[in-house]
Amino acid sequence: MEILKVSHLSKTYGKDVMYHALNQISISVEPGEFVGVMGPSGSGKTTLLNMISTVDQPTTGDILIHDLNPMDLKGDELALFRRRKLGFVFQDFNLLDTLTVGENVVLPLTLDRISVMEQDKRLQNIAKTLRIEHLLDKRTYEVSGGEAQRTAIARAIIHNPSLLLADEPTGNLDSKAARTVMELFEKINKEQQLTTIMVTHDPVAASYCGRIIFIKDGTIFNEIHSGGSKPQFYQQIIDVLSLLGGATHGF
Ligand SMILES: Nc1ncnc2c1ncn2[C@@H]1O[C@H](COP(=O)(O)OP(=O)(O)OP(=O)(O)O)[C@@H](O)[C@H]1O
Repeated sequence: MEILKVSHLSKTYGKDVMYHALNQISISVEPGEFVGVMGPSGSGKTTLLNMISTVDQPTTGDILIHDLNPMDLKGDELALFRRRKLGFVFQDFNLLDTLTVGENVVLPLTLDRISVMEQDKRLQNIAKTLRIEHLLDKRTYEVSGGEAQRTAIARAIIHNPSLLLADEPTGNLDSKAARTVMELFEKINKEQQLTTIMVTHDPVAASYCGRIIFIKDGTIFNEIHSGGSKPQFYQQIIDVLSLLGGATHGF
């Protein structure tokens, strides 16, 4: 039974001058999958993620998460659904710099009025997983990019979401920090069976996924599955990217 079902999804921006960003996209994601979304700049990746994350509305087509169409929810219900069922990781971390690392991580629990004792218990656990135990009292501007992204991942999963959505999570990181972050995404996906969907331009980051969906001009161009070997999957990804046009140029 799929956790996410996207059916014939289309998105058109604009009124007078219309731009078809997505055209009849259908995708199914099973619980526990780690799915990458790749494609040239402007192909519609972020648009797709914004529809799945309920930030924006499809023009036509449906999205079901756990058999529920979030667009059927109203106001507060939708906000609660987003806060409790989804986790988000962004390229630029989106941490609050007035708070400490630890305060950032527990923010979703604070908003849900979880007891301080429970917050602290979950914080210690998650900090260990993300290797940020030593940073909890620091301000976000006192930590490196990789540490900031690990903090953002901790915040995105501390409330045990059903679906983790990441948009270019390694985009602002050097290659070493990017690898550490991807190893942690992989570990969390495997150990907690947390279904993860990640948009990325980076073939190395993508090689950590189990499946990659390639988008071109708002439609699905190709889909590949990992056989388990990262170097082989990386090569497969490079091959599809070169078919998409321009190899790494524009990615
Ligand atoms: N709010 C908007 N209004 C009008 N057009 C938009 C809007 N948002 C995106 N677009 C257009 O839709 C297309 C798809 O954009 P999208 O951001 O989804 O692409 P992307 O694949 O994520 O690109 P990138 O890799 O550069 O981030 C682009 O041509 C973009 O200009």
